[in-house]
Amino acid sequence: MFAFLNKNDPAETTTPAIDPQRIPAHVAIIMDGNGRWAKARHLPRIAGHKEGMNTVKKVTIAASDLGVKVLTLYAFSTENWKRPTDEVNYLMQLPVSFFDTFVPDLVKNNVQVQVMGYTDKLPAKTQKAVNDAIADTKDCDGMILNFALNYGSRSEIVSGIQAIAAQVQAGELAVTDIDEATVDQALMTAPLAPYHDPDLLIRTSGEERISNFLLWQIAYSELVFTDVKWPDFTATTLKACIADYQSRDRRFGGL
Ligand SMILES: Cc1cc(N2CCCCCC2)n2ncc(-c3ccc(F)cc3)c2n1
Repeated sequence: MFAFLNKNDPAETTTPAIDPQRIPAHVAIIMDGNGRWAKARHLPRIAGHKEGMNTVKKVTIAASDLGVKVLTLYAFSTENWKRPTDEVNYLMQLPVSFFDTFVPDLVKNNVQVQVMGYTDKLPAKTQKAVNDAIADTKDCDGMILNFALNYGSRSEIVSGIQAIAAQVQAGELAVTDIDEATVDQALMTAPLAPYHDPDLLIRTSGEERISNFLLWQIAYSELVFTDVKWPDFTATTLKACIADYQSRDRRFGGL
């Protein structure tokens, strides 16, 4: 169920063979290791975040070219507000920088931007950049680039339960009619249907935790952990993760 790709793995030093007919429709990535990447180079943490944003651009195009239908990237969690103020301020301007430089490339590659999270709590400039990019790419019908921004899975689930309870209270839904599809439709990933659940979840930098990310949605996801730090993650690393995914025998709970 779990796999750990390390930098000594031959698969990561050569371009792995992958079956273009079995590309995971939805790939989600916990982009970890940016601070450690910077520390190893005696650079400030924000240098790791800046390089990490460049990796977002490269991996977005690589995933689109491979035929991935949805790429979900965990950019900022509800817990990240606890970081030092200067780091949070820097992180909050990254979506602005990203779109200032990358929207033409997104449109050229027919990539549609979506964002999930409590975006109303973000600084006004960040919200504007996000809303402008969503508007600028709304007619793109290729890969969906879905950023999780000020997102937390447990909060998402609580918000979904509140919405379902409100429907029952309003007489719009019977308790006995609540099923898994009801929950799917109440979560922030609903707009990604029919690809709301990740087929493959990747976490970089050697950590083997889920960290409050897509807890409901990853029920049957394949999990791949690589010790490659996000700033060092490349199209070849992505292909190695997908090759590992393709080597699995997914049973969805069956025999
Ligand atoms: C907060 C944050 C941090 C952030 N990092 C770079 C990637 C590594 C993880 C942490 C730092 N990146 N990279 C891209 C975005 C982004 C988010 C939303 C959006 F609509 C467009 C771009 C981003 N946002």
